[in-house]
Amino acid sequence: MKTSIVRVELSGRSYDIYIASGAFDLAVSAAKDRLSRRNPVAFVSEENIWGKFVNFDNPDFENCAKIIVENGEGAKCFRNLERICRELAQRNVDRSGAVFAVGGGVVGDLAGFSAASYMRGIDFYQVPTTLLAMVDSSVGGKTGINIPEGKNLVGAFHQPKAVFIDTSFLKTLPAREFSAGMAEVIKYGLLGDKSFFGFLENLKEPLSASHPEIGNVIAHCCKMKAKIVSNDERETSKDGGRALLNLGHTFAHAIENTAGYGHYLHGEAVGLGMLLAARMSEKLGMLSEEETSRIRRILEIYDLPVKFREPISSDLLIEAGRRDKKAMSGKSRYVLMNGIGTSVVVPGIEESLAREIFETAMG
Ligand SMILES: NC(=O)c1ccc[n+]([C@@H]2O[C@H](COP(=O)([O-])OP(=O)(O)OC[C@H]3O[C@@H](n4cnc5c(N)ncnc54)[C@H](O)[C@@H]3O)[C@@H](O)[C@H]2O)c1
Ligand SMILES: O=C(O)C(=O)C[C@@H](O)[C@H](O)[C@H](O)COP(=O)(O)O
Ligand SMILES: [Zn+2]
Repeated sequence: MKTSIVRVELSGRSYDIYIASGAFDLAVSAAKDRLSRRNPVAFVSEENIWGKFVNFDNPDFENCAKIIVENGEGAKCFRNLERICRELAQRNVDRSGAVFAVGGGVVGDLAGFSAASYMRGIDFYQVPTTLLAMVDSSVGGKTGINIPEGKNLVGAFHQPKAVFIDTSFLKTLPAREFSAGMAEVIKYGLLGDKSFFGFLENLKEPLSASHPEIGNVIAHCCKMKAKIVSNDERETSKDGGRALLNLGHTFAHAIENTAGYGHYLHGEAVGLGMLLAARMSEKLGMLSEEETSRIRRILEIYDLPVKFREPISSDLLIEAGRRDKKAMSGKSRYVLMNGIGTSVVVPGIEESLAREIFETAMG
């Protein structure tokens, strides 16, 4: 097993991302190592994953807490945060304890936020099982839950101690979930790497779990994210910085919230959001019509939506968009493209323009 290691440099909070088919064994070793030092370990996972695709079925872990939440975006909620924290307390997990998040982005965000909150912060490890979690959500320390008013509106920055990416988990991932992950893969090309976008466009066979390039693509995305996060961990840079990872997300989070969490998968909403960001960029003279068409084409290759599946209220979309976390002093900020591969944060976009752009996806 050849393991790629990507380092996230954050001075005292630096950590490694291990990428390999079989990297799960490294997660098992890390958990055993903690137990050997009498540090409690708890696993957080999800009903569709635990015992089906992933199994810490090992006598060493017999006495560890295993907290299994329901499947889907709705699981990123206060009820599960409470459940996890209470179970950690009932199992006497102390400050030497650690949470292993085993699943997709939903489990990672929820378990990470639980680890950030419990006793004001205990260690946690990411063991991502979806493409989206491998290339994006397991890296960088954004953790959180949704509230009816908006996506990820409650959360914390809390970096994992390590990330173990076992690419063999992708074999069982449904095609729709693989495509959702591809939206975030494409995002890296659009936000900062024109040649990576070209590489994705020119692949003879679209990426899949068994594609020979899949491990390299995951490592490339992790490297890009690690660099961005190292330079601007808490998204405070005035020159874009980490906010560029939010390309398409002002639209996407409004769509997810308005349609009802889970109706569009996060990656599906991000794909559509990036097309809308392209149209807004084109309208502002930053992107050519041809570039917008290329973006639409690659989304279509991966069966990602390029318009709304059913009617949706633009008033509600606009209202949800007002609660985007990038807004400053009541003014929205959008991540747009100055050509493919060069994203920028653009302040002061009028709501009338956002409405016009949302309406291009109505029918
Ligand atoms: N923290 C971040 O930086 C960040 C980044 C991107 C996305 N996110 C968040 O991530 C979430 C989306 O994550 P997701 O797309 O991984 O969705 P998810 O966690 O809901 O997982 C998708 C589905 O795949 C199933 N599944 C997982 N692994 C599997 C496997 N190996 N085989 C078969 N089925 C499997 C799950 O049961 C689930 O039904 C959203 O809440 C989004 O906001 C966070
Ligand atoms: O890591 C980041 O920073 C990102 O923006 C990655 C996004 O793909 C991810 O969906 C993130 O959760 C969105 O962040 P938010 O701050 O808009 O909730
Ligand atoms: Zn995202």
